[in-house]
Formats: sequence, structure tokens, C-alpha cells
Amino acid sequence: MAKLQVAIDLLTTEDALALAAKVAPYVDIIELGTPLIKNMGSTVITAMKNAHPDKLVFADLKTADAGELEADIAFKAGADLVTVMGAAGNATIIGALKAAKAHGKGVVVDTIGYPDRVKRAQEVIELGVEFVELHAGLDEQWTDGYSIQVLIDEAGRAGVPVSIAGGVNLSNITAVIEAGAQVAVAGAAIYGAEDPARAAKELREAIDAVLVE
Ligand SMILES: O=C([C@H](O)CO)[C@H](O)[C@H](O)COP(=O)(O)O
Repeated sequence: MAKLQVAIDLLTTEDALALAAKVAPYVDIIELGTPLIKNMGSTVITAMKNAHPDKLVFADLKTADAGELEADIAFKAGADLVTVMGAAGNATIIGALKAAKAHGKGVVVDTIGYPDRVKRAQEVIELGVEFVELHAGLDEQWTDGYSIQVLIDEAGRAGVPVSIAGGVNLSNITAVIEAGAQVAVAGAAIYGAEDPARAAKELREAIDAVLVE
């Protein structure tokens, strides 16, 4: 069953907890965005897991080196999943996986900036990561001519477990799920909405509608 992940790109623990409280009934995974973790440190991970022990807490560390050390910090703080950059060497991913095994948790590889996201996804799945994020980051999304269709096409070709992140919203989430993504990641479409709970509910319903077809 496909999952909905809310990406919280807000900057304080207080704001992140307030948003999570509104949208938790509709999401499976609560992502603490990289800017949020950089601003608040690992305490935001602990605060979120304490508030939502029934949800998967995703710490978007975007680790590029020292994989075991960084992943261990986040898992000790309460994270269920952490991200390592696909552009990092396999040794970094393997290090994070070692920490994940020690804590009974998981690693997700983020493909931001990687030239061939599908090829890298197929490589790193072999290492034992949970899934691979086909991801166009905020800067890429703001580049002229960007379209999420690129990620949707890649998901169709990948043949391994993937999520899609990079402007998921109500107009494209059906295509995201139909392409085979196991997780749809929505940030601005939820935290930037006038009514975040309603936005999350509509995204959830769109996912569920694909499943019952
Ligand atoms: O991971 C993200 C980005 O790198 C900043 O941390 C976003 O959370 C991700 O791109 C999803 O956000 P939207 O594109 O706004 O849906």
C-alpha cells in the first residue's frame, strides 16, 4: 500500500509539532526537513517521535560522509528512517546501514543532483536500503522548465522501491502512485496550504482512490 509522507520544511520544533498535529491522521511518515534539523538539532527528532510514536519519523539528514556516525545520532534521537545522499560513496551508505541494523531502523537514499537517478537507485537497493527517493530538490524545482514528470517517468522505469519528492501535489499525486512510487512525499503542498489538514486529507484520498481502482 502506497504511503503519504509529509515533508516539514519549517524552521522550529514548535511549528513542526503544530503542523504534524494537524496532518498526522492522514500521513504515514513524518519527515523532518534538512533545514529544520540543521536549525534545531536532533532534539526536534526526539520531540516529534514522542508526540507521534505511531508514525514513522524520517530524519532528512542528507548525509554525505560519516554515515554510521550521523545515522546513529538520529536513530538514538528517535528516527525510524534517515537519508544518505546517493552521490555519497557506497561506504557511507553501508556505514548508515550498520547503524540502522544496530537500532532496528532503516536507510533511504536521496538522489538529489545525481545524473542517472534510476541507475543509482538500482545499485543502492542491492546494499539493503529501504527505498530510494527520486528527488528534485527545492532549488531544482525553481529552475526554469522543471517538471515532476521526469521523476514520474523514472519511477516507471526503476523496478525497485522508490519514493517521489519534488513538487508532489493534488494535481500529480495520482500519476505519482500509478507510476509505482511506494511513497509520495509532499512538502509545500501541505505546509504551504491555507488548511494543511484538508490538503493532507485530499492527498490521502487521492492515494486511496488509486488503490481501490
Ligand atoms: O527534501 C526536501 C528538500 O530537499 C528540502 O529539505 C523537500 O522536503 C522535498 O523536496 C519535498 O518538498 P516539496 O518539494 O515542497 O513537496
